[in-house]
Amino acid sequence: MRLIQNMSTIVEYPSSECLNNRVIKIAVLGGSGVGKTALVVRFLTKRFIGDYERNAGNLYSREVQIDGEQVAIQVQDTPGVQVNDNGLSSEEQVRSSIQWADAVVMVYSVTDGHSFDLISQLHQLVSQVYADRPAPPIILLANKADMVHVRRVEPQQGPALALALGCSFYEVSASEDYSQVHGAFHRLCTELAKRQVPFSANANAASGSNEKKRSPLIPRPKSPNMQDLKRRFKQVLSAKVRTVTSV
Ligand SMILES: Nc1nc2c(ncn2[C@@H]2O[C@H](COP(=O)(O)OP(=O)(O)OP(=O)(O)O)[C@@H](O)[C@H]2O)c(=O)[nH]1
Repeated sequence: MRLIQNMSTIVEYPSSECLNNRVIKIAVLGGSGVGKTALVVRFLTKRFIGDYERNAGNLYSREVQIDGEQVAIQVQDTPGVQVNDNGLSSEEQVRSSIQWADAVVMVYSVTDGHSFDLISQLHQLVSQVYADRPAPPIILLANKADMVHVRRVEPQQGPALALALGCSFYEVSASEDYSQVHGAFHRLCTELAKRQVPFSANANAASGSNEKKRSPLIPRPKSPNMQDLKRRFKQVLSAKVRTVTSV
């Protein structure tokens, strides 16, 4: 879902000064209405804002502190997936987000059995995308833990599925508990920050691309040529002086 509030007020784009300019990229996948946007916004801003529009795929950027260092992270909030006659809705968009990401967060709602069933299919999609190279770290989040009265997925089902899929599991509530949400994302970021070679570099290698492996470093913008600027400034000044003296 897209945040109704103007995102520019809460999203901070990373400066070029953080953790050797390394950017950690996380894709968040799951069924519709499971709380993907709420979780991402909660993690990035500490705030829970209950009112969202449907998400068509927003990218959120921010710097976070990992082990005392500034790390730039980008989180791709993918559209809510549904199963239809042709397979999964928005499959191509979700697939390219998985391809882009260094890590994947899969989300279901404990109030929605269908969103839980969807997780295995989403995991299959990740496995397909990473069929010929190491898969990125994946965590499974069971959201809306506060809604005990309408719970449809039993507490033991989530950990069992995570074990079967080989990923970490966290039961969280975006609305009630910031520390759980922060803990889950933060641990994932810590793991990623420790890695020397980003998965995006693996992606280039696996695609057989001759292109040089993508560096984890983002090139700094070139500073303007000061000599050239000074020369042009002098030219303008001397033209002005000529104009004044000729009046
Ligand atoms: N009670 C409760 N409500 C939540 C929680 N997380 C999200 N919600 C609510 O669930 C609804 C859907 O949340 P979103 O974050 O928009 O879900 P989404 O997965 O991004 O939805 P799509 O854009 O349709 O894919 C909103 O009304 C949220 O306020 C939670 O932990 N507890």
